[in-house]
Amino acid sequence: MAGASGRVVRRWYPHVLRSFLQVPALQLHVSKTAMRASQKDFESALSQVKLLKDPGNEVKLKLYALYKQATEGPCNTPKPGVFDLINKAKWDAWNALGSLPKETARQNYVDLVSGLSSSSDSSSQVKPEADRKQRGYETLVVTSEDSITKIMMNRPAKKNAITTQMYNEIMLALKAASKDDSAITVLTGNGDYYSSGNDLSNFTDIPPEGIEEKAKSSAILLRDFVDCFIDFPKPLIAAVNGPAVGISVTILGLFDTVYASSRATFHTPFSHLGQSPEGCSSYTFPKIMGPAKAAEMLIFGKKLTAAEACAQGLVSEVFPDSTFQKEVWTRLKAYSKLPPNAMRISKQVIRNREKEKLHAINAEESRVLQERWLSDECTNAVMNFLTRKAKL
Ligand SMILES: CCCC/C=C/CC(=O)SCCNC(=O)CCNC(=O)[C@H](O)C(C)(C)COP(=O)(O)OP(=O)(O)OC[C@H]1O[C@@H](n2cnc3c(N)ncnc32)[C@H](O)[C@@H]1OP(=O)(O)O
Repeated sequence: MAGASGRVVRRWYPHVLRSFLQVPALQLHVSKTAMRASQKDFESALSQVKLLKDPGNEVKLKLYALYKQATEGPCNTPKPGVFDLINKAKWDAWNALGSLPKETARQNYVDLVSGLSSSSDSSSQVKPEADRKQRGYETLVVTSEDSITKIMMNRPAKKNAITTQMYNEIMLALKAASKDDSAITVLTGNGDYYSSGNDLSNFTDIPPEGIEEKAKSSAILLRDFVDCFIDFPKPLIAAVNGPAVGISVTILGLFDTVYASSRATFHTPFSHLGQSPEGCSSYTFPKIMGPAKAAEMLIFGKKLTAAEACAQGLVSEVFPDSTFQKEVWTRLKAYSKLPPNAMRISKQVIRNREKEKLHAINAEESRVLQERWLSDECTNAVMNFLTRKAKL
């Protein structure tokens, strides 16, 4: 491992970049030996690349960020412009590493490559990503493999903020997953965030009928969206890869299992935004963590670390960020081999008696929010964010 110095990593770098910039059909692989390898060995690893599995943009971004941190230290370049999406995603990934020491970054890089390599080695018949990826989604990447349907929110440059289109696509993806032959379904995020919650620019798209109509249609969308989670019939797992905000946190109470990276945080700043709780959190959070802890989150907007969220029962288990993907997917692959009907039925037994109540709570929360969205408190908070005067 010590041999995997910056020198070797640098040889890797153009390859990672090319892959990230989506050279057609390019798929990524570095074997353990390539990390210590000569140029010749590395080139032979490169020739194996087309046979192996693409790790996905999230991993490629992580490799990029760790490489930069390991060789140059903390992010030291100006933030790219709004429209420079790829460079901005890369800058965000690097910047998110903060002051991580070069040595640690190098070690994390080596561990990540080693994990990728062993998971590639253990799957001899990997379908190209293009085959696994379901078409028709613009804000998500949806894949089905190993009896797992993975729904990945895919607006990393916007911290996976949930637009109206993304709400609709998540509902479509959940409906499809409820009928496909997968045993379990996983929701996760691409990039450094799990999700920053509702895209606040949703509020700017006012129809000719006026703001009341906008609030009404948003309340219907919210209710339909949350209903899909209440009714989802298979085990539903959240792989919280980074910070989570707003509705991406509240709906976690409707998941069966929540795995979090040690980098994840859980933030429901509803009062700050002049809003009120949704996602059935007004019921699930007090039930999960007790009313006093729930009030700190839902009324006062206290942000929890992953460890705190785990201690309070919102999160099932926390994994070190450097091994999060590897450990979570290994675990989920094992779970996905369990008898699917038994898992569905167990979920029904656990959840069904609450369903009616949850639908009623969802309806009530949506009704209250419809009013909040018309309040001055909410309008001012959204305007302050959109005009860059405020951030969480
Ligand atoms: C219809 C159903 C409605 C259901 C209602 C749900 C309620 C909620 O979900 S409330 C939670 C709403 N979310 C927020 O208030 C988060 C707002 N975002 C932030 O405070 C910050 O962006 C951040 C703390 C999440 C991240 O800060 P950081 O400095 O690291 O990154 P930024 O440069 O701010 O973000 C990058 C890029 O992404 C845009 N963005 C991030 N989050 C949102 C969002 N929620 N809505 C719209 N846009 C968002 C941000 O503006 C940046 O865009 P530019 O690169 O174009 O500047």
